[in-house]
Amino acid sequence: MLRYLTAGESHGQALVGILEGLPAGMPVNREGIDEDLARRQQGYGRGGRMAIEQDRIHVLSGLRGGVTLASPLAFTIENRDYQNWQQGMDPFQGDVTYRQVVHPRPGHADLPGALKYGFDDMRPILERSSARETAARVAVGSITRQMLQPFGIEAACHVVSIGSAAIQHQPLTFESLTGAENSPVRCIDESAATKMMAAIDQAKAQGDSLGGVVEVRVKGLPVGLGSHVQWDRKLDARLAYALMSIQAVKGVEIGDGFETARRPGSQVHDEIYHDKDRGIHRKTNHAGGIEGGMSNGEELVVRCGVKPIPTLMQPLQTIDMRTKEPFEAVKERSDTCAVPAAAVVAELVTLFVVAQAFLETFGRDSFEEMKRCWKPSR
Ligand SMILES: Cc1cc2nc3c(=O)[nH]c(=O)nc-3n(C[C@H](O)[C@H](O)[C@H](O)COP(=O)(O)O)c2cc1C
Ligand SMILES: C=C(O[C@@H]1CC(C(=O)O)=C[C@@H](OP(=O)(O)O)[C@H]1O)C(=O)O
Repeated sequence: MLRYLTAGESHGQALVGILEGLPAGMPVNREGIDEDLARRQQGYGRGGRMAIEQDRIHVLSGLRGGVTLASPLAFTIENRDYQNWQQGMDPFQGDVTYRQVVHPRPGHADLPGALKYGFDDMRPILERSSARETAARVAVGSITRQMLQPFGIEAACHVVSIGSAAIQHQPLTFESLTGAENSPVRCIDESAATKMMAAIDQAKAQGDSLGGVVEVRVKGLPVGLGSHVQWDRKLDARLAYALMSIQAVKGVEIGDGFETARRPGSQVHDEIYHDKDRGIHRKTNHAGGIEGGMSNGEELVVRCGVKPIPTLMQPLQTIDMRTKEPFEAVKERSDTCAVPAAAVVAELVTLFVVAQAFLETFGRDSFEEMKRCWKPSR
């Protein structure tokens, strides 16, 4: 089984990941992983932290000469900001009274975390709940991207909306997303991108924050990833679980998602055709590539609703955890909008789930054998 764990505090020494279950003999290219790490760091609306970090993977085990050994692949990603935080974050010498947080931010993990774990100071909660952790998940997903590439499976992402600024509704395909890579907000529609950036500027000037909707598309999926036979094997359910675990994601849709509930069946279900050139195919893809918890051979389309950043420079009302008196929520250095970064995270999290399901159906102990035995049922 392909699985991973991450560790690491946002301002600790490093993020840590252990990825286990890759086939033996699979080439892994460091530059490819670093490219995905850099993509996650980009995006209009980020705060000062991204100017400090330069995320790079440092592999500790599981590879020799750039090839997997089938053993767990362990890695770190350095937190350069640790240099500025060592006084408070050193594992043994750290001063636990350093930069205490006693005014919980509505919308962050601060308050429930503090009550659950019995802290008055919410610094330990903030450190681990921070989306800094998503860098490790991007590294994991990027390695799985390299596993899936030889089988013709590719993923891309883009930003559909930020606040009320949205792309014009149009039928999209994997190919139409290429322009997103060069956009500061990862948006394929230039006029919408301009409006998104203006909305971010306005939110920033008002001490506010913005969320949005991101979309991931995966092409080249074989039929039959996931299964209808058990609840926890359904590909759509597994994607929803994984994507919902991304910090600030509050909704996940597959295909037309919530919109299908408003339309009659004749406008929702994708009719089935066959011809010699294309084999079995559809002319529409409202289902987003999954029926009955299984990939159906069409493009996978998933969308995530990302809520606005909880840290506001014009803070919301809260309490002081020690006195319970009313107070303004803590103002930490923060992003104004992290939707473009969340799109990249969603892309790589999606690829991990796809890779897990792919190995269940097409996996072998060695990568060479996997490629030899690969026979997609289309
Ligand atoms: C890429 C990314 C960057 C984020 N940056 C911030 C930030 O700078 N400040 C902040 O308060 N929240 C930020 N968040 C959101 C919080 O991490 C998130 O809201 C918090 O962990 C609570 O979890 P929940 O929103 O899933 O309930 C970010 C989220 C993502 C995906
Ligand atoms: C560090 C990252 O995102 C961080 C996520 C985050 C949060 O509360 O989630 C808060 C901010 O951290 P800081 O207070 O250090 O500026 C973001 O910068 C990152 O994405 O790599």
